[in-house]
Amino acid sequence: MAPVSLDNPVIRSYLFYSGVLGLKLLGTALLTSKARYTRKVFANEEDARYSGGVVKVNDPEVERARRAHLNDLENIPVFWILGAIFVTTGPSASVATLLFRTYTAMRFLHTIVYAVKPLPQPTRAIVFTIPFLLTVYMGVNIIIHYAEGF
Ligand SMILES: N[C@@H](CCC(=O)N[C@@H](CS)C(=O)NCC(=O)O)C(=O)O
Repeated sequence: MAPVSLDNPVIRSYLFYSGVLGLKLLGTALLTSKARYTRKVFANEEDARYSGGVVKVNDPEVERARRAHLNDLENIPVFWILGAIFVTTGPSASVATLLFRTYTAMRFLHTIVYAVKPLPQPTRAIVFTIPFLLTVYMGVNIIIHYAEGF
């Protein structure tokens, strides 16, 4: 098994894509802010007063951006946790990097087809399912790898 060290390319790849996904998650939060300020609809009285808008909690565009953000929050932390354990199971650098890269690209696409340029289904379902299955793959590998020895 490759050493658990910062020189290990699998770990470097995991850390790189984890950082990208962290920034991506913050960016998705900003999509909600953008939708609020563009449409001048806010969740709180003080925000509406300060920005010259109205309180509205069911604006379709704002809610769409919020759901995209929530979906990231439901999925990306699972990648961070399972990915961190997965790298300790000794995957090959090429497989792990392909997995992390594909996961990251699909999560970007999910946000784009959900909140930036909505596309008809099953587009979003596909770009959701691929990274979902990649996290399942990591989880199953972790369980198989560590099933013995304790
Ligand atoms: N919390 C999700 C669980 C299932 C899920 O994540 N489905 C994907 C593919 S259809 C999705 O993009 N759901 C939309 C969403 O989370 O708002 C939901 O309510 O839909």
